[in-house]
Amino acid sequence: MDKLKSAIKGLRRQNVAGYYYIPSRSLDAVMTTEAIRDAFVDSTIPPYHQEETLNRVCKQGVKIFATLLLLGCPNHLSLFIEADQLDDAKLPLKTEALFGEIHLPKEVATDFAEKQWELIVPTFRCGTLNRRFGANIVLPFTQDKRIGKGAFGAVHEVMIDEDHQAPGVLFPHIIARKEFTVEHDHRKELENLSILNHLKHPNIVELLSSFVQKDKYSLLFPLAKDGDLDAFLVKERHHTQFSTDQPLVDAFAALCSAVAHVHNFSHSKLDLQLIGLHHDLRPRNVLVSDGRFVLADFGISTLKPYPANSETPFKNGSDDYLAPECEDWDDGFQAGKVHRSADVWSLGCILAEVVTYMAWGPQGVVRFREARRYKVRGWTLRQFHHGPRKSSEAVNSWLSDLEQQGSTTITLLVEVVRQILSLNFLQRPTAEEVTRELQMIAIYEAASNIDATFGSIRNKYPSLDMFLEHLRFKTWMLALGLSNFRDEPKSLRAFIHKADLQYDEIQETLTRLSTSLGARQRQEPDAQCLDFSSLSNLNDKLQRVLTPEQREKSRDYFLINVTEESELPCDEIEGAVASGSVTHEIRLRAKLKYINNILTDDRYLPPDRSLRLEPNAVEELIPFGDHHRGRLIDQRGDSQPVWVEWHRYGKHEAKQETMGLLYERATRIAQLLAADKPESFRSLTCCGFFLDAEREAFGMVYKFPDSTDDQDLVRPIDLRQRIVDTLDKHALYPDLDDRFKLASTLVASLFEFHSVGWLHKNLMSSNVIFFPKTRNDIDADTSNPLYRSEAIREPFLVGFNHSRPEDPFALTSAPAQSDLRHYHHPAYLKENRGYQLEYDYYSLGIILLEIGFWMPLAKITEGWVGSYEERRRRLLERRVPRLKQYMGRRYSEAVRFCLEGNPVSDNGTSGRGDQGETIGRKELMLQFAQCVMAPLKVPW
Ligand SMILES: Nc1ncnc2c1ncn2[C@@H]1O[C@H](COP(=O)(O)OP(=O)(O)OP(=O)(O)O)[C@@H](O)[C@H]1O
Repeated sequence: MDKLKSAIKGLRRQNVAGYYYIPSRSLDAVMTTEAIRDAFVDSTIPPYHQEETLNRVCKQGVKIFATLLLLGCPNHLSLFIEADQLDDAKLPLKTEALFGEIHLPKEVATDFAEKQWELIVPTFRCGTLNRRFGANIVLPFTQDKRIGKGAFGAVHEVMIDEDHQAPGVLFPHIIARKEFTVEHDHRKELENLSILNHLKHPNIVELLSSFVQKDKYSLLFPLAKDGDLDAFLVKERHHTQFSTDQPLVDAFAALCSAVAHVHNFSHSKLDLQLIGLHHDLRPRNVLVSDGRFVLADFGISTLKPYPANSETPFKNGSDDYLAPECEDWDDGFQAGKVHRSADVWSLGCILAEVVTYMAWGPQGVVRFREARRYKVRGWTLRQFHHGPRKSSEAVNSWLSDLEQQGSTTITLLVEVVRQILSLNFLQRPTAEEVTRELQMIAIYEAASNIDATFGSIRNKYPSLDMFLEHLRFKTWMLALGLSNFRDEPKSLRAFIHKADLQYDEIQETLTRLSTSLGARQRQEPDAQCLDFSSLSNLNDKLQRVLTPEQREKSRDYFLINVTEESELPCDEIEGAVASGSVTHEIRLRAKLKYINNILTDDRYLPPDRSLRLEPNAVEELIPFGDHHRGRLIDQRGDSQPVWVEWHRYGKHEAKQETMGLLYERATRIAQLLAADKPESFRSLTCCGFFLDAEREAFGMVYKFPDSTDDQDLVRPIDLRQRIVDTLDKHALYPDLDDRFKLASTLVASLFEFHSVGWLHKNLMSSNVIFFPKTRNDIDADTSNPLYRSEAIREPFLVGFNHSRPEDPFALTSAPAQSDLRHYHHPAYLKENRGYQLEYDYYSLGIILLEIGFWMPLAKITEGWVGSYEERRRRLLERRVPRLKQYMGRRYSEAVRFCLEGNPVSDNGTSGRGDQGETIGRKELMLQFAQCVMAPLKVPW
């Protein structure tokens, strides 16, 4: 018995006010069933009652028994049992009851009544229901120090005894206790917080508990470790958790989101919609904790039922952050009516100070506050306006200085501040709009930093994997509109406004990406080849937040750029395929670009001799426009249908050496044409070439598509023919869906070729061919096959011209007929400069016109005379607008894009910038993707 008594005695502690108490968890640890059973051994409880008594004590009488033990009279336990009062829940018991009902001796009853307080110390659990504690209740606070003082009372940092905790309850040990002396103030803030607690918003201070003791009214909150924003703004930045801009902007955006939630409180479970106003936004009421800004002090906030007007009479005293409409300076500081926009004004002021801090640190904030000093009617004020009708020149010029400071992020933030600080409250953005703006800026800041880190790692350790992951990240930035966010924030804004829920996901992924890259940056060179899967997974995650259109855009941009590192040897690309970081499709493109570069640079490419065919390898040559079809006979005598294109070399000396050079050139072209290509390239695969000395040409031999190996189906047809033959037969026009599909396939195909550095140089409708796929494709009623067929959905581009200007060994496949010159851009025909993207776009535009009107070009321009340039202008002025009636506006605009380009120099630049300025090749391709490819890319 004595052993247990002294063990309990050893648990006694004094709280901060000097009162003794026994922490509940420590008591539970000592008062085990075994310890109590042992204690019963030398008690007066008869052995046959001990087990039953033990059960009763353990269940509901531990505190009563512990009190009796401390008083040295444990045998009185039987009196509690007899009186049916062995129940800790009934504590505290009055002396009269202990003496009168339980029949404790008078002295013991008095001692019990005093001692019991040590054991009935309240535990805290989270909840907003207020508790009233009696004056004798001992609170388990081991420390209570004042850390702040406000208009309504003081705030204390309080430590709760860690050993005094209800089982299974998590309640912080260190908390902030806001103490009110006026009951009404306590009740008002408790009421507001009880509602707001339902939001569980990480940036709205959480009310942990509320209690009253004597005349002190307390609210308990999690302690903000880093104090409030006012204190934060005087700290040197490197001493804070916000040493870089991105987390600071992010934290401020989250704070704005908290304000927005207060402004539009909505809770479906409570079936409650309220309009809230904080009324007292200033740095002192924003807490800083764990890298977050937390909105606090809802003492004078109002929450009104929706759809009430938020208009409320202004009710606070003077403060720097008050909106101009709060008080009329010219009318004796008469209180005005305020709306939610008054909170937004205050947010703007705080943001201006935070941006100042970002740019110039705590000294900047002090200077800013000084610069705002202004005397009015004997008062010195530092507000951000000079009354309801006058803005502050000091603030305006301060903001301009901040903008001059340079960083894009700061300029963007100042723009937001300017929008907010509008004297007319109706013109201010809502808290939600401000949140979105800041979220965009936070994403911009994070993404720009990541982009720069990628760049610096790649500079130090160039690798294909790193290049690809960097490129994927850039494509994501571009698709979201982050790349030109500063000049053109519209697309990102639209996205962010829609993607409310995704912001957190994006930021989290960016943070992980940044951490992952940071770790990589610190690694030794040998470790750079580490697994790329984490980078790749994070990039995948980012791609997933894009809308389908953005994903398309991102893919287009990727294709334009993926072959940028064309100097990487093929084996490295193969290696990357094996490691899974490059898809088969990308490898094909990279390889094509690689070969193409070699071809154009005249560098050595090991010749693939297997591509040289015997001159008599192809039989039964049947003309097909400029080309032929025929049959390729293999060594076993088997034959397959083939397509033959002629690359003329013109008159050369019949010298061995010259022929050798021509052969080499032909081999290279054949190698390029023989390389595997993704399906979307829509080109035939070359299987070799042969010399036809009579024609002074090499015949490039292409396999027919796999699906057309049926002997009777080998007759293809070209688009021009297809149009001409059905010109007056409306019933034989292809379905409109199929024409759209044809157009979009051609556009995508050209884009693919350009992305690997190829130019077609010879686009015209006679170089677009179709193959019948099934027997049904051949209409029995007409001699023309394919007319009822859907084969036009699957066109192939033929007739590529690989010649190079002024090359003595060039092999030309340019069209001979003069009417075909109309497919070429007038500038090309006039100046005969190096071929470039715009020229291919122009030719494509003509084909799209033909498809749209279902007329050959000659018919579309029938009777026209004049220069090529005049014809082009007329097409743009007269035909392109008419196209809308046939194919719709989007199609017509796509054609306009193709026809209106004007190349400005030989190196592929074009004057397509906003103000007609020059843009580079990649930018041009991107514009093509957006203006031509995307509008036609519909699942026709
Ligand atoms: N949870 C907390 N953690 C740390 N410090 C706090 C916390 N809550 C308040 N403080 C500090 O106490 C100060 C006063 O708190 P609060 O603003 O809630 O009181 P108030 O009496 O309503 O003041 P006022 O209305 O004058 O702003 C704050 O500025 C802050 O420095």
